[in-house]
Amino acid sequence: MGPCWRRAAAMPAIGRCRTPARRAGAPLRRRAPMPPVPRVLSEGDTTSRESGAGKEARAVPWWRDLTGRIEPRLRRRYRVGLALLAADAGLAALPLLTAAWVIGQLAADTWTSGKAWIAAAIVAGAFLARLAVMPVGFARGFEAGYGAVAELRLALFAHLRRLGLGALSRIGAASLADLVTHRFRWIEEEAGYGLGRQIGHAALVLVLILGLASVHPAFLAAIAVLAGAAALAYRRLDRAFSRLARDQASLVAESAERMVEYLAGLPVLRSLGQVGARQGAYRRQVEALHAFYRATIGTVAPLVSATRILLDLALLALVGIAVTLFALGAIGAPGLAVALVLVLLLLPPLEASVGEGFMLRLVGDAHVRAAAILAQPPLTEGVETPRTGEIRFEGVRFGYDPGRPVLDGFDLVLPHGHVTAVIGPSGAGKSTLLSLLARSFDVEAGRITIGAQDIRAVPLDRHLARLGVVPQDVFLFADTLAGNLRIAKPEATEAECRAAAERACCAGFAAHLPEKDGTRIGEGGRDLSGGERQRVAIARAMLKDAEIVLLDEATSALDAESEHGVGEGLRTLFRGRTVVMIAHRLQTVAQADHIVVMEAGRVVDRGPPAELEARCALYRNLWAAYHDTERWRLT
Ligand SMILES: Nc1ncnc2c1ncn2[C@@H]1O[C@H](COP(=O)(O)OP(=O)(O)OP(=O)(O)O)[C@@H](O)[C@H]1O
Repeated sequence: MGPCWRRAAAMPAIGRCRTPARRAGAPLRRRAPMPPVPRVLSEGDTTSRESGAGKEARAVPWWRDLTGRIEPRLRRRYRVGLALLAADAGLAALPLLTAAWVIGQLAADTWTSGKAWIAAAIVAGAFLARLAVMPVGFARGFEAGYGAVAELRLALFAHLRRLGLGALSRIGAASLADLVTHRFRWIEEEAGYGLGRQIGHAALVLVLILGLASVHPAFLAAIAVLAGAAALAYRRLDRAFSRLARDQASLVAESAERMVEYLAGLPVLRSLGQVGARQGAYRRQVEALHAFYRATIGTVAPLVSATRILLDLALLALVGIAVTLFALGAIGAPGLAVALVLVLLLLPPLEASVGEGFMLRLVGDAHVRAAAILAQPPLTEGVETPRTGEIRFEGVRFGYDPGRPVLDGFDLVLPHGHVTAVIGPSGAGKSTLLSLLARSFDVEAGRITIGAQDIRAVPLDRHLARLGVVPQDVFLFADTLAGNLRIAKPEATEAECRAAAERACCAGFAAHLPEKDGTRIGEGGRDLSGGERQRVAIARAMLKDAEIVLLDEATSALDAESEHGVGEGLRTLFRGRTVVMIAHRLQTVAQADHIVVMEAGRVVDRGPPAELEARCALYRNLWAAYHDTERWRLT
């Protein structure tokens, strides 16, 4: 078995992956499915291309899509590289073709010393030419493969930036990581080397067939029949193999998701003394993958062997035809000798070609996965210049799950330049309002406007640029404090960063870090407490100095002293801006001009605190519950 065969056989699974898992009583737990891949994408090697604000899926073979992505200069080099790799495969076979010629000459008794020199020159020439051709073809193939995949990665990341959170969560972090590391590596390798070799195998097979046809045209007819039968068998194998590639990719991605989830939740599990609890989900996933491999090995191995046997039988049939033609006197002894050698020479490139074909199928599948992500519709965006003014939710409908709207026919006005607090029981839809405003998701019906302009009418980047968001869960990058602040305003000076940090009361804890401001805080901000992370997020909003500020439980993790300190900074931040804040600690919302009371996706009441106190029962209940909680804490 050549290396490609081994690689192909190591990717088992002809047949359906779910059967063994079900039989083992372990149904596969799947993520919410990705929206269906457009038909053109799912049926083969296809891709999508950017076109203005949207994408359109087009049926483009993966190699053509990749070639289209690289710069023209590299594209030319790539084509030359592929041609050289193909030529190399031909050159490797030249000595063997020469041997066929020599045998023919010997059998015809026309062999001379002059011909011996010619044969020697051809063999030596092929060897020397390979020394020149192979390294260049190899280098250019890989150069283009890596270049094209680099472009694909960039396109993917640029596209992810423009997707809503719903689409992002359906893709899944671990499965994306599997795609861009593991599967893209196949593309990188095969786009250059594998494809070139495949072209070479095809060219060589063609030359050998033409050679056989020149011995006697009957070979051509026989090969046409055999090729038809082989194409049918290969089609079946290829379909099964492509199903395997898809199922295996899903299972690997799913088990990676479970592992990532387990790692992320480990602190919680430890705190609950339940470290072993969620292992079950991961174990089931691994068992499903194992069962999938076991069940498919039994199918793949015979199929791979059957393909080998079919090839051997086809070649045997050609040998039989050669002998029959000789017996019938249609060809002489030299013709028979040449035909037999040419038939034997057919085996290695055909065998290598089938194995390489499997790898190229996996590459095609990886490309289809990338194309499916690229085909996900991005958030709509227009080109209008953003306006300022009041924020309006007009007849908004939105839900995270189909058929379960969180907001339906929702109307709300948030006055320009004022602080509005949104309060309400858990699950009322408060955070959803902010998510929609920050365009993490798009509304299903209705619209959100700022200054009477639909927020979808302006470029996404420009819309986000006017928002300063302090989220509930603060994510910090593995960078210094200043580095983390500069994410909000890359051009900020040292002095501006320091001022924002001071106003958000970050200076105190920064002074205690091992290298002060220069300390790298861990990925996700794990070296900081919840309250410290919140202060960094507030400092970011201060540094960004945006015209609209959205705060979702922005001070929930701060102690009373820090909240008091940050409060002063927040009051400065709020001045003259449109602010929407969500807070469970009602004391925090006391500084708001207006309060919106929400329940179950509806606005129950709205107005200044004093008016709500007088007329809104839910508002009074929330206050009463809040006071109870405070008393309970003191007790
Ligand atoms: N990502 C999500 N996927 C599915 N459902 C969600 C998601 N986020 C929120 N929900 C659901 O939407 C509804 C509104 O949630 P939302 O977070 O907006 O409420 P909230 O008023 O902010 O609640 P809380 O005060 O507890 O944060 C809830 O029923 C919640 O379960």
